[in-house]
Amino acid sequence: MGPLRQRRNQAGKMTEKIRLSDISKVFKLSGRKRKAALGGVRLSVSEGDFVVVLGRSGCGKSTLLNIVAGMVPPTSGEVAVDGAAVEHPDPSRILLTQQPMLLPWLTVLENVAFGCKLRGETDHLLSRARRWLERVHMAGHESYLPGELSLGMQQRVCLARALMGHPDLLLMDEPFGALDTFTRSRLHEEMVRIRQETDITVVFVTHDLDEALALGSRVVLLGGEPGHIMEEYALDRAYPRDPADPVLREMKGAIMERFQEEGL
Ligand SMILES: Nc1ncnc2c1ncn2[C@@H]1O[C@H](COP(=O)(O)OP(=O)(O)OP(=O)(O)O)[C@@H](O)[C@H]1O
Repeated sequence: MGPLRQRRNQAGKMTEKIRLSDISKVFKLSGRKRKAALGGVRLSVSEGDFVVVLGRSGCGKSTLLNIVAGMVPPTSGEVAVDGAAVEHPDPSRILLTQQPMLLPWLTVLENVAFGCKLRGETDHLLSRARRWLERVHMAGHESYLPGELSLGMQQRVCLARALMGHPDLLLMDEPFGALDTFTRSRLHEEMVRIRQETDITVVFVTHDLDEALALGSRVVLLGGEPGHIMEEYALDRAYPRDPADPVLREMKGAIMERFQEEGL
């Protein structure tokens, strides 16, 4: 597999894509109750990184992604993408949520082509959409309506639509949770390939340690109350990754131990 395509500036340093500075998020609940979901989150993500945020259910992973996407404002702290403060959603930052969101009256092919059509990027529109459907292993379903597909299939159509727009930042919230093991592992391979062919930066949320080790160039553990970054691991291993690789096995053991220490 080819080299990682992280961009460097003239001084040879990685270009920073995302900076989270002391992010906290407190939700107001019913009555006078409050829920502190995140506290003191600091993270710097380089361009071309594939950062996996790993943590137990409810530790604040989705909240963190929503903040980076500009869907939810932090209670305090700052989030910047490409050096500019994030204040609202932007088409250059695509958020893929756990719940696939497709237009129910359009076919699969039309859904994939929809964003590019709206932006007037109509050259070879349908053949490009077909190609992306092939890459997410959905060829043959072009004329289906979303309601005729399983959740996992709808999720793959959402991924094709996202990639068709060539986003430079992809925020993925447990996107492959509804998929069977075989489809999931094929999509892992495809994600790795896409990342190597482009300069895309990915922040990928999961609670599956094996998925984190298969995909991440960095694994970030989120935990505690309120949620904060407890540990970061650099994962400089070639793709495709072999789960029997002694380095990965050692890291898996270390991460599990860290989770147990913290009672996560
Ligand atoms: N809109 C909201 N209003 C109130 N509380 C919320 C809201 N969104 C999230 N929370 C709370 O914030 C905490 C973190 O939620 P979040 O969805 O970010 O966790 P998560 O790690 O993504 O969980 P999961 O893995 O189960 O999806 C939870 O305790 C949740 O109940």
